[in-house]
Amino acid sequence: MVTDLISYEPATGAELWRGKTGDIDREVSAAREAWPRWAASSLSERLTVIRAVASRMRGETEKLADLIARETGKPLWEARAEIEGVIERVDISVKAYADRSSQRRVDGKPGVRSALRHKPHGVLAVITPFNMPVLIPAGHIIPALVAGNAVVFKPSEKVPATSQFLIDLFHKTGIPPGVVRIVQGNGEAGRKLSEHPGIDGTLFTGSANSGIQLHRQSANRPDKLLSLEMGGNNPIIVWDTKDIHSAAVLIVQSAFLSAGQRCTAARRLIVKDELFDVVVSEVKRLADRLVIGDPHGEPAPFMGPVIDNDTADGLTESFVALMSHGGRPIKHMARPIKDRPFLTPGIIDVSTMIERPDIELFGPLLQCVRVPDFEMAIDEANNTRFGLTTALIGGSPEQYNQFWANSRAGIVNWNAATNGSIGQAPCGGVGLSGNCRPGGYYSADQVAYPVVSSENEIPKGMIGIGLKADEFDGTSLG
Ligand SMILES: NC(=O)C1=CN([C@@H]2O[C@H](COP(=O)(O)OP(=O)(O)OC[C@H]3O[C@@H](n4cnc5c(N)ncnc54)[C@H](O)[C@@H]3O)[C@@H](O)[C@H]2O)C=CC1
Ligand SMILES: O=C(O)CCC(=O)N[C@@H](CCC(=O)O)C(=O)O
Repeated sequence: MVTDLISYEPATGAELWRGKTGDIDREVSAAREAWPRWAASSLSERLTVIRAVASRMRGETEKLADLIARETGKPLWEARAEIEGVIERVDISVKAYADRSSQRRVDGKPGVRSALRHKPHGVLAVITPFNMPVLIPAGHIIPALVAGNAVVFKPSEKVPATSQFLIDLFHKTGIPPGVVRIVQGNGEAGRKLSEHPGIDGTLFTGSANSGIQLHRQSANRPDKLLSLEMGGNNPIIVWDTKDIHSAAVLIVQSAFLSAGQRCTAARRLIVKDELFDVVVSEVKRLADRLVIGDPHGEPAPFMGPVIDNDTADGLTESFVALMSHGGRPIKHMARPIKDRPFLTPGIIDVSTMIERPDIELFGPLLQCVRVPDFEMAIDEANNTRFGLTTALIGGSPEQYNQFWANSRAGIVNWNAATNGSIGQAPCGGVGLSGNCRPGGYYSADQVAYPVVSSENEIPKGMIGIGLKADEFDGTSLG
């Protein structure tokens, strides 16, 4: 059923976009019709139009950055950085395809010639979250197109304007309209799209809750690709270090960049007992100074609002719930503007809480835990069902080796923030963070499947299995 969809600017509450939800059957059949021709086109033909996406996007950076900032509330500088990430993603996807999916000869037994090639899956659903409304969709769509798939894109219902802009831009660069379709709608639309018989697989990024639902929904279709990139409850450990200020800068960046709305954001700060007070008070001092404001404001804010009022309400309620279960507030999470979803970062000491909830609180909320020894720090870091990213600040090279070996996460950093992953590398996690189908550079692996072919110009079989030699022109056994 087609209904209205509206998006509002979080910073001002103004209506930004109004349109209709999509017709899934119509969009899937358009993609199915366009796919065979796209798949049969040469790689260089496909790359010509895909590369044009990068140059067109560069030309439209300011317009698009303004739209992203309005629709998500993230500062303009961050919106521009996200667009730069998309532009880079084109070259990265081309290289990744060449490295991981190119055609090559497989040397087998003497006299046997085999070739390894990769085929696109067909028509893929791409279902994405609100927080990076161009980079995350492009991170799925571009590799999928390079490999020869068609795509039906179901963006987050919270960012329809930016998503429509992105798809219009793809079409303007010469990607055939049928090859990339968009269906606006909510989670139910995502469900219907992924279950549609005309869809060969789903590339999903979003919360663990939605990922689990998708997994259940697809239980009777093991033949369909399901790539899940989900959230995290990411730890950051501070161990022996003399540079408390630099440690605190990394913690603030990890926890509060994008108002904490990154899958890779640090949610749990784990600190050696003796350093706890000094580290936490420096983190608080820096957090007190962060500029929080309108995404277009001057001076540029460090962070804008969270995505909407319901999200802000949920986060302040979670802060209160942590307090009522024994958490000791270090910096209260506040709503400086009534009725708008700006939040000041919340910091809370949860060391004495008996049961700490292992959930992703997707906003600027940092929970701190003090621990007596390094083994307990690692145990505490791993004390989660998620496993996306983790970082150690300080410690010796031996301790980093131990941390690396014993950490259960897809991104393990030393003296670096938990966020800001590198596009040239895989980005993904284990546990409830993903089903080991990472994005980033490894997206190439999700969008094509390997096909091996033994190829001879004349029929070649085996002899010596009861057949006379003159009946077969083939290699002999052994
Ligand atoms: N691992 C990663 O690389 C990343 C993960 N995320 C995660 O995304 C979340 C934040 O984004 P949100 O938009 O709030 O996520 P969300 O899970 O609410 O929505 C994501 C997408 O899934 C759709 N959806 C919801 N239920 C569905 C269902 N049953 N079947 C099919 N589609 C469904 C939504 O409409 C939306 O398009 C956080 O949990 C964050 O950690 C965000 C960015 C990157
Ligand atoms: O590879 C991608 O598609 C995204 C890479 C990226 O920028 N990751 C971000 C977090 C993504 C998020 O939370 O949405 C990062 O590492 O900070």
